Amino acid sequence: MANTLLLDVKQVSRSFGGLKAVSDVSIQIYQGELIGLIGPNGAGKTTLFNLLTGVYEPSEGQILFKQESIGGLKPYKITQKGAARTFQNIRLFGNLSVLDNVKIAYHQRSKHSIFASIFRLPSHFKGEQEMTEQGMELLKIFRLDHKKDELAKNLPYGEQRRLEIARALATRPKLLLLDEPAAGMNPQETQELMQLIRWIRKEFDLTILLIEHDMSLVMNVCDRIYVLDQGQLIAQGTPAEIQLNPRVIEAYLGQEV
Ligand SMILES: Nc1ncnc2c1ncn2[C@@H]1O[C@H](COP(=O)(O)OP(=O)(O)OP(=O)(O)O)[C@@H](O)[C@H]1O
Repeated sequence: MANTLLLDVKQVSRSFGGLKAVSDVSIQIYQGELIGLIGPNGAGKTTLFNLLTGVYEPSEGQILFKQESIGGLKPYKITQKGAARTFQNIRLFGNLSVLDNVKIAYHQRSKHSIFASIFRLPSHFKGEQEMTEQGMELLKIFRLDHKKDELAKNLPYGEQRRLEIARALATRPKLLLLDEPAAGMNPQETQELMQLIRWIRKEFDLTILLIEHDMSLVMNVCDRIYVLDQGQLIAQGTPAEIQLNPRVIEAYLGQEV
């Protein structure tokens, strides 16, 4: 299992004006791995996520997902191909219910026809019912089922973060990209989130790439870690190797590793 290359980022760069936010970065992620992406503020982590999910097009280099080039494809195309993400700044539909937030994600990937929806054909209702059932299953996993009718914006912060992950999972990804999933959580919530991430990885047969500033989370859950600094990849290795890497320590000097 660990030998199938799922994501192959080949010498990818992205410039904004004169600034190389991501510079000649190569990353290989194998199926089933849980990989951390760390680096000081402004290192280029979110830009790399944006390149992987079609928000930006690479200026140079190639991104292969399941051996297919995805660099520059529209975000919804990349979602359909099996890569889903969460955002550093939560992006839920605040005025929709918790359940509808998840159901919308099913719509994104479902092939069930707009024609059937408009004319309210039986297949439309069957599709709706299925989405409700599957959505509730996901909400149960994330312990949000009892809040299904609440507006997303009224959930406490930690629950909004969990709902974002549930919504990403509803698109049935192979690759899940999590941008600071523990941001703003207290230590207990972070601990629970760690266990949940480990569990969904197994249960949904996921490969996960995770940006996170909480080093205890990164060091505890990740198989391997990539470190960016000023757009460049400065280190990669196991958590133990990364913690001892002089270049990483230098990049974080003055910050807690
Ligand atoms: N759309 C853009 N236009 C211009 N500059 C950008 C844009 N997006 C990112 N940058 C710049 O690229 C660099 C990398 O930013 P990025 O947000 O990817 O870093 P990061 O590692 O995610 O940082 P943080 O940990 O603070 O979120 C920064 O200098 C940022 O200002």
